[in-house]
This record gives sequence, structure tokens and C-alpha cells, in this order.
Amino acid sequence: MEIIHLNNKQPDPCSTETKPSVFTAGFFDGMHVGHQKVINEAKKMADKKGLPLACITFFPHPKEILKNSNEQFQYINPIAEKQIALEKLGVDKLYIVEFNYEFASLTPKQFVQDYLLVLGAEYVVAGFDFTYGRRGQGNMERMREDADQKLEAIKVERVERNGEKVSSTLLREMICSGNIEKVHDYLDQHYEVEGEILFDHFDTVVDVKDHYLIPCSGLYDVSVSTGREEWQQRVIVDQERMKIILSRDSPRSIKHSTKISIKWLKQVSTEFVLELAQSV
Ligand SMILES: Cc1cc2nc3c(=O)[nH]c(=O)nc-3n(C[C@H](O)[C@H](O)[C@H](O)COP(=O)(O)O)c2cc1C
Ligand SMILES: Nc1ncnc2c1ncn2[C@@H]1O[C@H](COP(=O)(O)OP(=O)(O)OP(=O)(O)O)[C@@H](O)[C@H]1O
Repeated sequence: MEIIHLNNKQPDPCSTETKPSVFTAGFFDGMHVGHQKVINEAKKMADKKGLPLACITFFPHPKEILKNSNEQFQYINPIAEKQIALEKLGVDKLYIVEFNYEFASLTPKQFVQDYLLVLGAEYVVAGFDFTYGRRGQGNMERMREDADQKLEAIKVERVERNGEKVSSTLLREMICSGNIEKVHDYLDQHYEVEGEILFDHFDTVVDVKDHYLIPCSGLYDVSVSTGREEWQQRVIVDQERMKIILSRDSPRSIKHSTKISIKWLKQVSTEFVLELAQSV
């Protein structure tokens, strides 16, 4: 998959690089079953029309730029994870637009004309609630008109679980509240984070990479993988000290700096006693 960063410059209408394509659009944090449906539908359309599949996404998240509080925006996954997931789902070309005030102030029509059409979009497949342009005023109903009928806008119906829309916002709430068992149904896989082992006094601690979300403090059953070995064990999450502590009886292959991934299986308790960390 080719990755193109569009930072502070609009795509060049004279570029010979752009090909007629099927596009999909959105932020796609967490790549939940709603996102997967959108990209699968876009891929089907691309195959049917014999066109490449492109995706236009943004970074940072619009809410991080346009927020009016100092509270830090929490991502479910870093952008590298999103890239891997998009490639697996069949995206050929990924445009990452830097989301800043200037970009946010484009009118819906400017975005469609100066980005989507210039980049070669002939079909745009996005979710029923995809919005674009200043104050998020553009939507799938008006996209064809914004394009002067030069593209087709295909809306993907709402994907639900338990009667509610599957969304990144809902997933963030579930992960943060430790409701980790339920997450599988929304991601179609366990929530997974990557990190590195650090030996800190008596504790075996996981230093989780930036832009992952960590569940609330408590005891959890997880599956740990080094890539070569995978095993299940119990961990303590101590949000106050920003630590995930593994028991000492983890396999010997774990050394300081070993890179691991953790799949969150279930919350065992919201209570834990730090002194018991070694005996978890
Ligand atoms: C050109 C452009 C301008 C935007 N301007 C705003 C804005 O002024 N206010 C806002 O809340 N969101 C704005 N957005 C964000 C969109 O409403 C939406 O969140 C974003 O396109 C991601 O879509 P998704 O949330 O459906 O994934 C803008 C998006 C685009 C593409
Ligand atoms: N449940 C869903 N069903 C169908 N399409 C969806 C669903 N959730 C998101 N989409 C679509 O996926 C793309 C990316 O959406 P976005 O990143 O805003 O997801 P979200 O889960 O709604 O996020 P947030 O909760 O942060 O608003 C958009 O085209 C959006 O319309």
C-alpha cells in the first residue's frame, strides 16, 4: 500500500500520479466492525469497477484540534496500526491529510472538488454518518452535488451491536471502563496493544507504545505474545502509576526490552493490592 502525506498543501491537479479510483473516507480509529463493513464495501466496488481502492484519512483527530478543553484526546490505536489494518482490507493507496485549522475551514464543496476529485475519486464509499467540510456540514446525501455530479457517493448502512451504533467513542468507553470482554464483539477480535518489557525493581512492567488506550485499574486476564511464544496470564493495571505489571513467572524468554503484544481477554477484578504483584 502506498502512503501519501498531504501536509499543508492541496493535491496538485496537474499531477500525473492520480488515477481514477474508488475512495473511502473517515478517521477509522480502532477499525471496528462498522469500519470494516465500509472498507469491505469499498473494496467490492473497486473490484467490480476494476479500479484501485484509495482511502483518505486525517491526523490528528479533528476532535484533538477543534476541542475547547485541555483534556488530551485518547486514541484507541496509533496510526501505524490503522495503516496495517487498511492494507489487510485491500486499500491500495492511503492519503493522510494533516488536520489543522486551515483544512477544517474548507467548505464541503472545496473538499470534494480540491481533494476527492483532484485525487481521482469516481466513487466514494463511506458510512451513513460520514461528514466533511467546515463545521462538518457535508454529508453523503450532498456529496454528488458538491462534485457537480462528477462522482457517485455510496452510503454504507449503520452497523449495530446490542441495538446501538458501533463507534470508536463507544469502544473508548468500553476499554476505559474495563469492559474488555465485550470489546471482541465490536472489533471481531480481542483488543491488542504493543509495548516493551521493562524490569523495574521487583516488577516486570510493560511500557505501552503511545496512542493505545489502557483499561482502568484492576486485574485482567490477558494473552501475551513475543511473536515466537504466546501464553495467558494475569496482569495488574495501575493507572495511577501508569503501569501494567506482569507476574514474575512469565516465560524466561522475556528480557528487558523484549517487544510484546497484549490481547485483553477479561477483567477479573477492579481491586488489586500492589504488594501482591509478584504473586499474581
Ligand atoms: C475539509 C474538512 C473540514 C472539516 N471541518 C470540520 C469542522 O469545522 N468542525 C468539525 O467538528 N469537524 C470538521 N471536520 C471533521 C468531519 O466532520 C469528520 O469528523 C471527519 O471528516 C472524519 O469523518 P468521520 O468522523 O466520519 O470519520 C472536517 C472534515 C473535513 C474533511
Ligand atoms: N457503525 C457504523 N456503521 C457504518 N458505518 C460506520 C459506522 N461507524 C463508522 N462508520 C463509518 O466509518 C468511517 C469512519 O468513521 P469514524 O472514524 O467517524 O467512526 P466512528 O466510530 O463513528 O468514530 P467516532 O465515535 O469517533 O465518531 C465513516 O465513513 C463512518 O461513516
